[in-house]
Amino acid sequence: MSNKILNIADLQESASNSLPVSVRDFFNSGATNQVTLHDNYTAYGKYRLLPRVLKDVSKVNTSISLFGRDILFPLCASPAGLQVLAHPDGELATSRACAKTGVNMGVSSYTGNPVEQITEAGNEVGPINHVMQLYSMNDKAKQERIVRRAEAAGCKAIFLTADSPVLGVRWNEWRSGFKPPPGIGYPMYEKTSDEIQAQSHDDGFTSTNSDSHSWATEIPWLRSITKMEVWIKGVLTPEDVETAVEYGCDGVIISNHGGRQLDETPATIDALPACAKVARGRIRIHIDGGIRSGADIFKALALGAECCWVGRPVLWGLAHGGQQGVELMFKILYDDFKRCMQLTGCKSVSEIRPELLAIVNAHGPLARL
Ligand SMILES: Cc1cc2nc3c(=O)[nH]c(=O)nc-3n(C[C@H](O)[C@H](O)[C@H](O)COP(=O)(O)O)c2cc1C
Ligand SMILES: CC(C)CC(=O)C(=O)O
Repeated sequence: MSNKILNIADLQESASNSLPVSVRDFFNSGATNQVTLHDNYTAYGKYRLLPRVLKDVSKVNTSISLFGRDILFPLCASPAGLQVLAHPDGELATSRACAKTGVNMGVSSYTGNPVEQITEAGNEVGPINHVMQLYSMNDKAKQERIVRRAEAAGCKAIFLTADSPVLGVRWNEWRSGFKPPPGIGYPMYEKTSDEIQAQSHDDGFTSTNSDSHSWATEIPWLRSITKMEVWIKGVLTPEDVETAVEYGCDGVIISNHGGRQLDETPATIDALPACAKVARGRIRIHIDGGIRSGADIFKALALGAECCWVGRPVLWGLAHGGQQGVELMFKILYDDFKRCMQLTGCKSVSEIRPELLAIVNAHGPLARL
């Protein structure tokens, strides 16, 4: 592996150069006009850091506790499907890299490897917790089998992805006729390669997953079939945070699916403050979308997130160098986050507060939060 990979943009470039164009575009693109994809990154730029100086930062504790165990720092791997397109080891490599790093992993229901093998691969390397991502499905018996397999494999939570009753408008996938190459199945959906090849990617999603889902049909049912925590992935408004509290959910992930679903939704960092405000400690708030630096993680925590997740950086790490590439991605972000804590004068994650941020004001001085 090149030693010139110093940041996530370097990793993106290396990965993008090595992937077939249709896979590169499937990974990197967003929906429609790419507005939200772009906003997710750039919205972080409106905040500035206000360091406190002359602090002893010789010993910095970057860890947080998640699912009953300390993780190295507040960043985990978002569930992203089809990781075998980035590297033959796919999700197995991601699981090993997360375990080696000391962070947790989300397993997509569109994984190319079964959840049992993914958790086992990680557990062989070190302590790790997994969560199972789930879509609402038409075939409830099959959906239940995914939940039960995930629980038996040791997953700690279900991340019910709520932003995808249908797939977003993905012109790149439609133009390229994107679908996984023959030989790849969806073992959690119990779908063979032949079945996948017989349909377009979009039709495959629509015919399997449910656009008639609701809070009332999904949440009590999930609660009745599993003891795992139930989180909602894809929340962007305080109203939906409140509903998640009413339904007794354990957490929400403020997410717009990396800009891949409804375009022109707000950047997640812009949606976060109002969501964190209504949560008031009643429900856990995590975030993903556009996080590419230690400062981004710092800003998300200062604005009320407990933990961040990254999707594409995992895929770029995999494409760059399999397990080692994902480890490199986490190392870059860990080193960057730790330095950001030191340079802002924070000895522990609990010291990361809104007072350490200011907002850029085009018409005058920086505004304090
Ligand atoms: C190629 C790809 C596949 C994805 N697959 C899933 C999926 O199967 N389920 C899901 O809930 N989210 C999926 N996501 C969304 C991620 O979980 C996450 O929300 C998003 O990637 C975060 O944004 P980021 O890529 O800017 O970090 C996928 C994202 C990408 C890029
Ligand atoms: C395999 C896909 C349906 C996964 C997904 O959710 C996405 O592409 O955003």
